[in-house]
Amino acid sequence: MNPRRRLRYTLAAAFALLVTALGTASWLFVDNAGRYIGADYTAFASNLVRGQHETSLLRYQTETLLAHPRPEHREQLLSTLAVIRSREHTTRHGLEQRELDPDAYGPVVAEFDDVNARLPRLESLVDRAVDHPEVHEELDMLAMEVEDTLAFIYSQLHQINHAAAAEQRRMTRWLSIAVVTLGVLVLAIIGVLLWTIDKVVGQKTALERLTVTDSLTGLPNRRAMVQRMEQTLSLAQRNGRPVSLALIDADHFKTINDQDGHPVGDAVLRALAQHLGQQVRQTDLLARIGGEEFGLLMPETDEHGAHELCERLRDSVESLPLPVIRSGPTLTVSIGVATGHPDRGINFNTLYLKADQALYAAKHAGRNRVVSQP
Ligand SMILES: Nc1nc2c(ncn2[C@@H]2O[C@H](COP(=O)(O)OP(=O)(O)OP(=O)(O)O)[C@@H](O)[C@H]2O)c(=O)[nH]1
Repeated sequence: MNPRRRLRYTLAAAFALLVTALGTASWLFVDNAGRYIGADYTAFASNLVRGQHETSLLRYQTETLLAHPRPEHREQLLSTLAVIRSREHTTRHGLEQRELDPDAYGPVVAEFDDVNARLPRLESLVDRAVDHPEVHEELDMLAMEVEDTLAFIYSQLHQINHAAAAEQRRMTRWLSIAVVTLGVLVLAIIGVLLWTIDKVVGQKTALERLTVTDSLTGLPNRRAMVQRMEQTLSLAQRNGRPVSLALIDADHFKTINDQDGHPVGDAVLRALAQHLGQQVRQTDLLARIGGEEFGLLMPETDEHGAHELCERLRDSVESLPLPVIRSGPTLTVSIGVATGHPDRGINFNTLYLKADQALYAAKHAGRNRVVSQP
């Protein structure tokens, strides 16, 4: 897999992971936020309902005690009064905890002070009600006043609690929308960033490719061949196998340019590059190293093998149909070959120099031939 594709897959995987993580987090938030806040207000509402129930109990147990002034009825009523006291405490605490607006509930809660002021007298009347029927009328009146006040308090608090819960739900909805929008924004930004990184890396890779590619023929250029040569030579040193280098030069190319024009010369170079590329092995490296000169690097190839391959190339170029050339019957190439052996020490400069000398010899001997240097 090429590095760009690997990076692209890595970025795509990271992006998918981010999308999943943010999506899950947003979903969990939206799902839970409303539920938790709702549960808080529900708990307080149930406290208020219990307060209302105790208020009704106060009326009922007062009537029972007045109708049947027995000790067990007195005890029941006294215990309800104790619960009413503690409920008042719990309710005040609940209001403070939920940070409700004191302006809204303050006047209502002030009524609790009124109830508190009356409770000691009410308890004392209840205490005496079994043995002293003369207190019944006062007890009845006072219990009714306390009950009315408590009923008013709890009904008002219910309304305040309900309004606050509705407000809280509205806020939660907005908050959820804000979080989801933020998540989408973050994802969009990350997406754009990843896309930009991918583009930049793509351009960098294309640029790197350009620096090692010949623009006319699309073959690797001289720089690419030098890089590959170094790797090939060190590999040859390690595995003890020979390596050959051929320099392939078009004959009388100037004539083609002069007679048919530069564009035709370009077309011939492209056709020659394509043809040579089709003839060489996968493991060989064919590069355009100069104007009308090509280099062929042949790893693990001795003199004999290299000469044979180059002879085949020369022969095939001679019979290559090139209808674009009007200046001469055919295009031919001269080839200089040099082979390096690890036991004799291989070095790029000497190998190149030998191949160049062989090419010179081929040209000198009349062109359209292969000359090898051991
Ligand atoms: N069309 C075209 N011509 C090129 C290119 N690069 C180099 N040339 C030409 O190739 C020709 C090379 O000429 P010479 O070095 O005299 O070599 P030659 O004419 O092939 O002669 P021998 O190599 O001695 O057989 C010159 O005319 C260059 O202008 C190119 O990219 N396109």
